[in-house]
Amino acid sequence: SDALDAVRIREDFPILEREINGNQLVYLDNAATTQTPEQVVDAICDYYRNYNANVHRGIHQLSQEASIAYEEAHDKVAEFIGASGGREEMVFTKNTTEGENLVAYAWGLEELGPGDEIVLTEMEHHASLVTWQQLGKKTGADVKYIPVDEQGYLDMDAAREMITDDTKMVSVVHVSNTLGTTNPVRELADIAHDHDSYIFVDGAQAVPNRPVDVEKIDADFYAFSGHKMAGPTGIGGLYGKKHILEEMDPYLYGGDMIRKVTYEDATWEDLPWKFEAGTPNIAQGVALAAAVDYLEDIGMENVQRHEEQLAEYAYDRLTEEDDVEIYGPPGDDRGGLVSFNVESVHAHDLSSIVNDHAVAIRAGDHCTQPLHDKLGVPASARASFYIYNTRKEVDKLVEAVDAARQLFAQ
Ligand SMILES: Cc1ncc(COP(=O)(O)O)c(CN[C@@H]2CONC2=O)c1O
Repeated sequence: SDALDAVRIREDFPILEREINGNQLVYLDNAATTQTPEQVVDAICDYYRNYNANVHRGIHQLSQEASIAYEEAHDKVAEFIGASGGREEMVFTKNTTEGENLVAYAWGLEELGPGDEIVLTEMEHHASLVTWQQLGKKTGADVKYIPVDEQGYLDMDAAREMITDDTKMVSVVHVSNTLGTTNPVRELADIAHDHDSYIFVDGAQAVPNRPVDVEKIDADFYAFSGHKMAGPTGIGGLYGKKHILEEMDPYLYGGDMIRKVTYEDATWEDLPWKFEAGTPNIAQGVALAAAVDYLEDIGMENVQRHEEQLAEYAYDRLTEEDDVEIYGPPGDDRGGLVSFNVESVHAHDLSSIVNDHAVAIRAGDHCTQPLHDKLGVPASARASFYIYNTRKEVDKLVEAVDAARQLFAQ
């Protein structure tokens, strides 16, 4: 695309040269996890080879180096998403799921009770939906779902009605991993704040794929995963407004998160360490900072434009046939993914046959089972794009889908 040079970028991802069933891999499952550039792999190896040590400022040189690298990674990631409080507003987690659970347990369990409301949307990923649904059961708080319309957009009139003075938490996905819908998160934050509710934004499909500024969104919490943004697995970020994180007690106890411990009680470390108990994923944290460097070098506006152009192209090509149903907004108003079904071909069969053609897509419910129930389909196939994908690869997808169609049409 004119946004970035995917062919040059591919040189940083040797894995994309792999052959599958005699054909070159076409990797289109980026919403599940992205591939990892050499620069990020090098950062992990560099840590283990040259300054592997436990963090939090041991006296010796290696620990100093590891501590500084790990701490500064927090600052870099915070800056990447516009958190002006730096590391104090950036808790490193395992993934988005842990971020949701951290807030549900460290804040929700303490603050919510009968009569309180948690407002979600019908398109939430299970990381948000199940977490807050179960928290409602534990605390007696009611859980409500903002409806999604035929085109995959949130019903904002319903949102304005459903968020009330009893609402204490609104948890909403920024970009849907099934529909590709971009939700009006700033508007939802304003509505939540008008009712003195917090808002938690699930940014797993946004931070990797577009510029994100948590302060412009005015999110109280914002979670994302490293493995979806060219980083390693086992690392993610939970942004929280400093004054909120300061008021919250931790929910995981142990080393590194304490300041003073006696047999009677304990006091807590400063932010963000209060929420990072035990030895963290140090190499992954340092590598996440390397992934941020890698993406910033490309430019997040360019990443977004490239992905959205590919998604629109895939939308247009797939709908050349009238037996394809695509879920979510029109091709020119969606994030970098397309979930679809081909009549008479079950999504699992489709993904298995396109795999025979070395095309990697996902089939299933994409951890949004209630949404699939609402769509009236047991599963969907999903192609999702990233910085190294090309229009030629979309053509390969379409050819493979057609092969599946031929096979089942007989
Ligand atoms: C919108 C959204 N929220 C939360 C998560 C959970 O992320 P972690 O697994 O890193 O905690 C995902 C992962 N996406 C899923 C994972 O595989 N396919 C998907 O679409 C997601 O897409």
